[in-house]
Amino acid sequence: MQTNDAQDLWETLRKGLANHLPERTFHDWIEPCRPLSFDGTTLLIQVPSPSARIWIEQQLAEEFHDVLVQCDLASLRLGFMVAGDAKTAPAPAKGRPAVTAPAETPLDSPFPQGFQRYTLDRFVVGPSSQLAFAAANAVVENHGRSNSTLNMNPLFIYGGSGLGKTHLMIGIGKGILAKSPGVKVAYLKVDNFFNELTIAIRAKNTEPMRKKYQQNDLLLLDDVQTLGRMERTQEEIFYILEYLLQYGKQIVITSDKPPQKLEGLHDRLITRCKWGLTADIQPPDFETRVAILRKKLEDEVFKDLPHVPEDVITFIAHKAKGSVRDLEGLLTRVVFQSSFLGVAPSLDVAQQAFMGQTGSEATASISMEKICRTTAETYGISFTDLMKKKSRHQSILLPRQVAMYLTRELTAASFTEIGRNFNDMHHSTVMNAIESVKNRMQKDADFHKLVHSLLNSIQ
Ligand SMILES: Nc1ncnc2c1ncn2[C@@H]1O[C@H](COP(=O)(O)OP(=O)(O)OP(=O)(O)O)[C@@H](O)[C@H]1O
Repeated sequence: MQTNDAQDLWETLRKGLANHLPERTFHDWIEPCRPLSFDGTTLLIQVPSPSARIWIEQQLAEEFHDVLVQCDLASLRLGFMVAGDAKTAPAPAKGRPAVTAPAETPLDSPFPQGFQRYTLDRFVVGPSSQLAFAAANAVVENHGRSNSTLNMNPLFIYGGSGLGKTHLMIGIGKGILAKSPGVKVAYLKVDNFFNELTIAIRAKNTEPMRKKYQQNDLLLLDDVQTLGRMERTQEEIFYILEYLLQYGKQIVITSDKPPQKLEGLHDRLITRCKWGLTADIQPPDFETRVAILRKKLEDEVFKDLPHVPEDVITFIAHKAKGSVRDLEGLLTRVVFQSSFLGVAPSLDVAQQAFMGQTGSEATASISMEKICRTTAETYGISFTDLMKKKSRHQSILLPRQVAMYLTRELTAASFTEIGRNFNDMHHSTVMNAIESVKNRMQKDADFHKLVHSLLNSIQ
């Protein structure tokens, strides 16, 4: 294919990422990337260094996926190549592959390509995830059997953010597809469904979309907690679930809360969610965290990097006690930092990564609360009004928009997470708020100065 294709695709992706990522993340990681080639399937992107490749592949996979879906490029595969290797590649050399191999994901795979590692055999099971893991395996095992005694439809998995719900869900999909390759599977994130539906509603044509999802044998519905305020989306999802359940098709749902605690959901939808089996996942204990880190280090991207010693693994497992995403994030930072500094991973490097001596780590430790309190103080309003008051008055609206912008700049929080923090605001409202701050900053020098001084004072 022509270089132009690669450039056009990259331009589309770049624009999407610019809207989706915090400005600083975009500037640090995306700006230095260059499109290399497009072979009709894979867009090959050059990254400036091995450490950048680690970061992009490990920390930004979900963001790339969301943008691909939003840009209607869900089937596009991405490969990342380190700058110096460009003369000898694209064919991966023996030993360390210079290009991310998307080979594990077949072209017509229903799963996002960033989720290659999400298989049941790569899920490390501990006491806190035993039930959910057993249920996931049982769903795979019993799929297609008519004589199953236990009703596991839908399987509803809930638990805090980053604890492995999506991993298990995709693992179920892959397990069922491995057993019965002809099965039709759809993976659906509620936010993406909302966007797709909005376009369909604008075109006054929602029927094809409903049909598209009703024809599946397995529906994986991710993050239903965001459904609360989406009246029309709820309605569409209800009809799809109802139809699939009626025809005995398997549904797997994930959420950060159990069905009965899902706010804003219609009773009939809650009832459907509770119909089958509900299983929770809690944060892993220390031994499981160590096992997860060891498993993670088996990933392709870590294979030819210097060995991470046992004391470093133990250190990370002690420090990152909450979500597995944070645990993996700290490991990535340690490996990234070692690679960046050209030294082997050690306790010193781990300590540095943890203490936040790099820009990205320092920002990660800033809490949303601190950002919001400082913003409220600067604007002379109360913290509670900033967070909760349902007011469209400029005196509340503007500081709130600024706080959202700062949160996006200074933390790794997604639009959805930011919205949750502000009285469960919808992610599209958050996106608009941030956009409006950016626009105003461009036009109004004083406002630009104020936001920047806030940014500096919080860091
Ligand atoms: N028990 C586990 N074993 C191995 N990897 C895990 C485990 N739990 C989580 N992970 C990894 O942690 C990361 C986050 O997991 P995942 O995206 O599934 O979380 P989640 O619960 O769906 O989060 P969210 O609610 O924010 O969407 C993934 O890289 C996943 O592979």
